[in-house]
This record gives sequence, structure tokens and C-alpha cells, in this order.
Amino acid sequence: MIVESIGISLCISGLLFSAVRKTTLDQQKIQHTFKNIDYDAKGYAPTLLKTIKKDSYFEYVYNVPYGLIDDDKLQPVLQKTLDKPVHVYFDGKLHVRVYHKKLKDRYNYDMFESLGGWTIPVGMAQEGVVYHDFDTIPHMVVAGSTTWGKTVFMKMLMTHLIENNPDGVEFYILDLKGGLAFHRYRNLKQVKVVAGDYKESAKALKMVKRDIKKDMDYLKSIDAENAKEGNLPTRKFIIIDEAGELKPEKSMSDTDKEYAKDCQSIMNHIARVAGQVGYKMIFGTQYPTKEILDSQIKANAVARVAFRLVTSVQSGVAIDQSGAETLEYPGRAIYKTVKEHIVQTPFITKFEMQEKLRRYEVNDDTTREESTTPRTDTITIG
Ligand SMILES: Nc1ncnc2c1ncn2[C@@H]1O[C@H](COP(=O)(O)OP(=O)(O)OP(=O)(O)O)[C@@H](O)[C@H]1O
Repeated sequence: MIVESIGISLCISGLLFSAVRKTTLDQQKIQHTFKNIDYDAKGYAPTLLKTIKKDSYFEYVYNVPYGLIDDDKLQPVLQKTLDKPVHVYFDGKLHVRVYHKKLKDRYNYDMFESLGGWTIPVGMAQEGVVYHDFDTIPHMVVAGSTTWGKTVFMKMLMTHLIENNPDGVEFYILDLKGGLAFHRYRNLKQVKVVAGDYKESAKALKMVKRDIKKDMDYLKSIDAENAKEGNLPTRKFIIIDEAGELKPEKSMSDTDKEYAKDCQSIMNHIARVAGQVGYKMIFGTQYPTKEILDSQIKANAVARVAFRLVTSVQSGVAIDQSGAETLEYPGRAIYKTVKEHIVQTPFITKFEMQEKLRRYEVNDDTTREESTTPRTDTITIG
């Protein structure tokens, strides 16, 4: 009995000693970093106020001298120095959160629990799984340079929403990279359109605009403020991949320019008025510039997912801060609404998607029309 309790107390003191050693080491390295990158005001560096110990991280809170504010380079430098994931934020005090473990570079889709409804898993963060609810925040920007995970993410989102609501979700997909990425899903009963060029895109969006008007008139007639309150069973997702292609360019024919302008004006309309009526826009782009992500879209697409981008300027346009240019792995992203999280997004293969969605395929367009809720204005392209 005595031997056992001595063993337990030795073990506890061992753990405490190891935690103290780790925090002391972190603190020393952080303080040296402040000095080496001149993070001070007239020689006065931040001073440690307290240390918060949590299961997954230690957080060091610093008093900072007046006039010293947040600095974008602090987080990447500390991350490299400590060789651990670090999150730096500033709320009058400077917080340096140092996580014990690094995120893995792959988490398979099937390990993410479904919360049902209009919620999707955005990915695994240090704090656990992060979800996004499209009924709370309807529109989303998904930015990322090519080959860093944007398309896999949009396909994962589609798979999850179909699995959650096979009879209540509809997709209108503008696949402006030639219709290749989403073409194979055109026969799913939930996919109303896969538009592969400007003409088809403009036609699809005009159809969406007409539906929005009908749904708004209906909600007004029953005095409901939004789709949820009006018990509208269907949510419609407009996926745009690649939004940059809709910017009218000199190289386009005059007709295509007109179609592209029509598309932009309807996209702005959807972003401004249609979120609460049950229309959700997923705005994918590999070139986040001010022209492509214009102020209307940005003001209304409050949820942002940024995979690796080329420059901090692009990151600034996509998520209003730098950081996406430093993401290290495909599938790693910054998810930002009011708060921001670094996540490893769920990975799903084409084969897994096919296995999950095969049952919703309809063989030809006639069967497809019959198998979906009848709508007089549904068209099928692609
Ligand atoms: N969530 C993820 N976790 C781990 N690896 C991923 C993840 N998402 C994508 N990848 C890897 O990155 C590769 C490229 O992904 P994806 O096709 O989505 O890129 P993309 O940015 O959409 O490129 P493009 O713009 O050319 O279509 C995938 O084939 C896969 O190997």
C-alpha cells in the first residue's frame, strides 16, 4: 500500500517536473525570439503575466509595453523556433499558444462524425473537429492555389450534404475549368446542372434567380423571415469553380463577355439577398484578387476557407490576413468566420465518393427528372 502510494506520487511529480521543464524551455525560447526579431518598444520587451495549462496546449500571456501591437511575423517565426504549432493572438495582452502535437497531414473523411442538417466538417483543428453550419452562415469563399486541396474540399462538402439530406439538397455547379472536375456527378439526382461554359453558366444562374424570386414571394406570403422559419425543405448550393473565369477578359468573345457579366451580376444578387432564403454560394477561386472577390461577395461570404496561396497579398484578399501563403500541406487550410482555425480538411478519394453516391445516380435525364421533386423550371445541362 505504502509502496504503491510512493509510486503514484513519484509518477505525479515526474509529470509535473516535465511540464515545468517544457514551459520553462518554451518561455526562454519565446523571450529570445522577441529579442532577436526586435519585438519590443524602445528596448522594453513583453513580460510574462501568466501560463495557462490545457490538455492540448500551454498558453503564455504577456503584458506588452504601450505602443507595441500584433506583428504578422511573430507566429511563423515562433512556430519554426519552437518546432511546434503556435497560435498568436492579441487582445490587449499578447497570447502565445503552443500546442503539444502537430496536426497529421491526412484525416480520412470517414472519421468525421456527421452533425446532420446543413452542417459539414471543415476539418481537424488542434482543439478538435471544426464544423460549418450553412444555415447560420450561408455563403463561403474557398480559395487556394492549384493542387492544394480546393476541389477535394468542395467535393467532400457535396458528398456530406447529399449524405445528410439526399432528398433536400440541390446543386448547381459552374465548373468553369471545362466541366472536368464535376462532370462525373452530373447524373446524381441532387445535381441539377453542371455548367461547363459561359452560356450554360448564365442559363443556370438565371434559373436560380427565378427560383429565388418564387421562394421569396412564398416566404413573404406566409410572413416568414427565412427558409428555416418558413420550413422550406430544400437548400440549394451554387458551386462556382473557378470564379476567376467569370471576370470578363479582352480575350473573350463579345457574347461570352455578356454571359460572364450576367453571371457576375446574378452571383452578387445571390450573395446579397438569397442566403436566408435557402440559397448558398460556394465561391471557389485560385486567384483571390480584389476584382474577383469583389466587395459584395466578400461582405456577404462571411465564411472563408483558404488553402495554400502564393502570396500574403492573396491571403489578405481571401481571409483579411496573411498566413495562407505559409500553409505546409495539401488539405491544410485556414477556416475563418469570426474566429479563425487552422484545420486539416477531411480527405476523400474519388472512389470513396463514388461508393457513397452511386445509389443516387439516375441513368438518363428522363429518369432523373422524374426522380427529383418535380419543378417546372429544372433544366439539365452537361
Ligand atoms: N484534405 C486533404 N488531405 C490530404 N491531402 C489532400 C487533401 N486534399 C487534397 N489533398 C491532396 O492534394 C491533391 C490535390 O487536391 P485538389 O485536386 O483538391 O487540388 P486543387 O487545389 O483543387 O487543384 P486544382 O485547382 O488543380 O483542381 C490531391 O490529389 C491529394 O493528394
